[in-house]
Amino acid sequence: MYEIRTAGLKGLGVFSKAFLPRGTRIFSEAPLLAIRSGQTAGDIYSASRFLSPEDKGSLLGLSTHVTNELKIMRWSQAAWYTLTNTVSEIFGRKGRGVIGWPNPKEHVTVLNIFRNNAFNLGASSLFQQAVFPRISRINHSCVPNAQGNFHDEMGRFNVHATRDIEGGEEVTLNYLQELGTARESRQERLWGGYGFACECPACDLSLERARQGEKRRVKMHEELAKYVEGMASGAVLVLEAELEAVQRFIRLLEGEGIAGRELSTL
Ligand SMILES: C[S@@+](CC[C@H](N)C(=O)[O-])C[C@H]1O[C@@H](n2cnc3c(N)ncnc32)[C@H](O)[C@@H]1O
Repeated sequence: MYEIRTAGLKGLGVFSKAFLPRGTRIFSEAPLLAIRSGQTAGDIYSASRFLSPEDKGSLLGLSTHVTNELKIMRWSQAAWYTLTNTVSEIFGRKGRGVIGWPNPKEHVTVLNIFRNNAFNLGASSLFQQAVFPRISRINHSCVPNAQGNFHDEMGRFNVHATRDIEGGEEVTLNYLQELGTARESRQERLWGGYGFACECPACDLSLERARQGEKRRVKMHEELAKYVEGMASGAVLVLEAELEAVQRFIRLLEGEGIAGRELSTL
């Protein structure tokens, strides 16, 4: 159904091998490594120490891209973890030899990989964030053609095509929490969180489609802001105005070819 191969400057990516009609379930994978809400960087490394050699190999094979600031922060997290855990292991609270001593270099690598590849699974999911062996190869687009949903009962992340995908087309997901925000804010968050400058069809301003889409997004956000400000200042809620705002948002997403959870919620 798909293959994982090079996607130019993006590194590896997932490409369809044949036409995939909208609604096709492309992936269904259990997490390789996951954290629940409230867990910390130390928990990510702790969990990785219990992985089987095969899963550890899979994890360490995922991509990593990191800025200097993040590197320094992660080295200090790893140093603190090593210090505290080595002391507790020496005093026998944890079985030495079962998982080996903490290794700060590997700790930093695991954190870099986790942060670069983890997907947010949503506030109501069993897990807050998780990395997957193959789904973590899917690159970002601000106008994605697929969407992932974590199914708590299955314990799996299912990725479905949200529109028809042509054979040879790259499968993409939205890494951001919302859709439809302005380019500048999307770029800022993708750069800050993942360290890349997005050049998807909605971000590449050399394309007429991107310029037009951006104009519509900015206009819609100005109108939404006005509407929300009005509500905050105690203006009487005008249901027609609210309906109109929601319909505009729906038209914007549909115009961009975006479908999925957000659209159905609207
Ligand atoms: C979850 S991984 C995706 C798979 C990755 N390309 C690989 O080689 O394994 C996330 C990383 O892929 C790259 N990436 C994803 N989407 C991208 C995009 N639209 N433009 C540039 N790089 C992107 C960035 O380096 C990002 O940190």
